[in-house]
Amino acid sequence: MIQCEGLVKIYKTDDLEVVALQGLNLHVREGELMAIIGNSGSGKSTLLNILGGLDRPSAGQVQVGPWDLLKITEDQLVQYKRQTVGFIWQNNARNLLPYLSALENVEMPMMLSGKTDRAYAKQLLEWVGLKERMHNKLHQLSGGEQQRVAIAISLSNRPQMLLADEPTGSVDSRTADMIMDIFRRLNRELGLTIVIVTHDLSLAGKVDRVIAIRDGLTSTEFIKRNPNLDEAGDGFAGAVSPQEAHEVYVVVDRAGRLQIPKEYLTALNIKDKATMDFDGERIIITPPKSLEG
Ligand SMILES: Nc1ncnc2c1ncn2[C@@H]1O[C@H](COP(=O)(O)OP(=O)(O)OP(=O)(O)O)[C@@H](O)[C@H]1O
Repeated sequence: MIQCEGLVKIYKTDDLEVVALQGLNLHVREGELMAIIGNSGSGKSTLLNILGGLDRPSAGQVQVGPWDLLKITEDQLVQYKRQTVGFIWQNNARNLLPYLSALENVEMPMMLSGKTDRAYAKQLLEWVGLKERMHNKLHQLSGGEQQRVAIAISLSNRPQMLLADEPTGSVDSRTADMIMDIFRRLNRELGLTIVIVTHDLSLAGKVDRVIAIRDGLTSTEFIKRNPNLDEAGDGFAGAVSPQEAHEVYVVVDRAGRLQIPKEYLTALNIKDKATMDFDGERIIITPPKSLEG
């Protein structure tokens, strides 16, 4: 569904260039439920905005389904945003209209693309557990309920892929669990591809695969040890870290490059050079012998 190769994003301001993504590789299969984690400033939102067609990449390759997001025209981009992706933000005020009811909010994007389908709008609100509240105005709903309306809205044009930027960032843990359950159901029952960006490690423990981004590059990958164990009550749905729930891999790109965690480098006092040895089974990285104290 998503193929990024050597993706680069440079933000240029008057006298400054910020390289937010520096040759990032990412592959997401159709129907996958996965998360991207990383510290503040690592490039997560930049990546999601590019995948959502809200921002243009500077270089590299990025393909989503049949769309090449580097070559896509402005007209095609409008179509892409309407038909292929659904977007959920932490701050859902961006896509909610407070003076309309939940149902009218879900119908709004349908109206804009000329295909209002009230029955489907109601079904979406039922899926997110708001059947009884669909005629309430937005201001009569709690923050968590509004976030669930935002999920229904993101699905109103039947996208193939859902992109969620810190979807549980401003709700309590009970609502966060509910939102993750909704995502899992949508993923399983509709086969929707879902990419969640978060810095919340416990949330990352509830998806099949987690990719860690560091300094604009994919650095580590966590793959769930047993994909069937994803229901509440089995230990995975609790506050487990991705390290406990997943196998951890370091990402090696096509050119053989990998990122070494900063704490390892600090512990060994490795700065800009290291020695690498191969003993037939393992690759061993040590500080350069001539520089050792
Ligand atoms: N519009 C912009 N203009 C200039 N620099 C930007 C712009 N947007 C992001 N950046 C810079 O790009 C880098 C990556 O930012 P990004 O928002 O993608 O990180 P993030 O991982 O999503 O962080 P957070 O978790 O805090 O949202 C940061 O150094 C940021 O300052």
